Amino acid sequence: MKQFKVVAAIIAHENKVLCLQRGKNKYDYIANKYEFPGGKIESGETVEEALKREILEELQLDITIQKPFLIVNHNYPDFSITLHSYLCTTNTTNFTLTEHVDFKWLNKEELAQLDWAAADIPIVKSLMQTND
Ligand SMILES: Nc1nc2c([nH]c(=O)n2[C@@H]2O[C@H](COP(=O)(O)OP(=O)(O)OP(=O)(O)O)[C@@H](O)[C@H]2O)c(=O)[nH]1
Repeated sequence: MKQFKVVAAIIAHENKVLCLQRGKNKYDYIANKYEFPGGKIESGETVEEALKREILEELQLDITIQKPFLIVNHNYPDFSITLHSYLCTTNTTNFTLTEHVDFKWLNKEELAQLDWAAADIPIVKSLMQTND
């Protein structure tokens, strides 16, 4: 089975976290799910470089990476991912959605309301339990 190394940015601003919704997808278990912005690490890139690049591509937004959060291994029916999540901040909430269909800024307590990609659920649960 294909195995991807994926980065995801948990972008916080004024106590809210940025959640993005994917649109159509060939896999129905991915289509329309919420996720954190990010994507596959390309060969030769560090995790941090991949994260910065993906957020510029997807949101045209410059972020500051604060620290690593959770690493999740998840097996989807057709591929597996290792999802490296990082806590990040931004100075501005001005961004452009280039690939996603919707976004929400939610308080940690509200995160469970969304229909998350399965790999993100441990991250969401962990975020809801942290105080900082
Ligand atoms: N970006 C991102 N991808 C996630 C998350 N959770 C999760 O399961 N994924 C999955 O990880 C994979 C990331 O691939 P991607 O399609 O975003 O990567 P990419 O931008 O490099 O795309 P490409 O392969 O079309 O070039 C997708 O299958 C996506 O569904 C998440 O929180 N953020």
